[in-house]
Amino acid sequence: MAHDVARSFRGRVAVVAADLVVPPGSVTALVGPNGAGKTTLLLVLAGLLAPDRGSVTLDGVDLVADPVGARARTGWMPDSLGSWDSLTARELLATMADAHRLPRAASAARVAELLALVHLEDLADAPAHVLSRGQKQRLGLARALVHSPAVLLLDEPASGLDPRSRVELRDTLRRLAGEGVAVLVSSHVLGELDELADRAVLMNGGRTVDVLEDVGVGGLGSDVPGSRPRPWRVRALEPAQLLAALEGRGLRPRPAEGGIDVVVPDEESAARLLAGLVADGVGVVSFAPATGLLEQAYLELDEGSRR
Ligand SMILES: Nc1ncnc2c1ncn2[C@@H]1O[C@H](COP(=O)(O)OP(=O)(O)OP(=O)(O)O)[C@@H](O)[C@H]1O
Repeated sequence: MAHDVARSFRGRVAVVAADLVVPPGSVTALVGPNGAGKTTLLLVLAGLLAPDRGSVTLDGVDLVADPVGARARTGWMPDSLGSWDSLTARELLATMADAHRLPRAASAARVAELLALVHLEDLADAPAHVLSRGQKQRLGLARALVHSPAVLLLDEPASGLDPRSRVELRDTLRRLAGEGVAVLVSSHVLGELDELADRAVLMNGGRTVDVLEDVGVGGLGSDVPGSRPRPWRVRALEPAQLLAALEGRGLRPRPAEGGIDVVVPDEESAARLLAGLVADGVGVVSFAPATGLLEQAYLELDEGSRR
């Protein structure tokens, strides 16, 4: 979808080398610390910011060669609705439908369908400025979907949403992916990405630095339980004894809130470690994964970028 994309702002590098593929039928998460270049890359993909270098293809259409065709295939949900406040939700969606040249008859039905999808029927005829932040986010999603795009780009879509709306957003995006849409979503809410994304592209310092494949719906790695290294948090009656036992096994324990963290390659190793600690007489009182895998990958990125 994007190859070797770069973009600077008056000499300030925002994206320096971004390569990204978002397969149709999948939800790909774009993850990285503040300032990593996620929004800039999304704006380039959405055709709203010209790259200094590189190529972008959306649903098989080259963005430079055919910008109109590429944009017609792409839905864009920015992190805020923007200055559409004087229109009602219904008018805003109808305006978008006109912009995408939907026939009048189809347009009214599509608008009604989208208002139902994002549960804004009751507020459909109120000016958008009376909507709460979460309601505006939902309207932003509806706006991105007006023309049934093959590619959907979302910048921090869950921000401002209450827990129920987040679950609905997740279900909607999963359903769209199930229908074959290529979904790319940036977010800091890593716990939710775990449940939403099939794969994750990690971004740091303007570069796409890693791709985690097959992260699985319903929890990162749920398709391949425990097959990745991750930190486990161990708590024992006598922390000094635990620390010595972990170091004695050649591990690199790190004191953490409520216990000691140690990175273990997979769940089998974790089970062996627990059995070994108990056999050694360490009074283990809790032993569990310390963070989600995506969160762990993110924290490693962030740590790297601060060094
Ligand atoms: N219009 C602009 N003018 C100047 N610098 C910009 C502009 N847009 C982005 N930048 C800079 O480019 C870098 C990447 O910004 P970007 O917003 O793409 O990051 P991000 O990963 O989306 O961050 P966040 O998670 O905080 O939203 C930052 O250093 C930012 O200051």
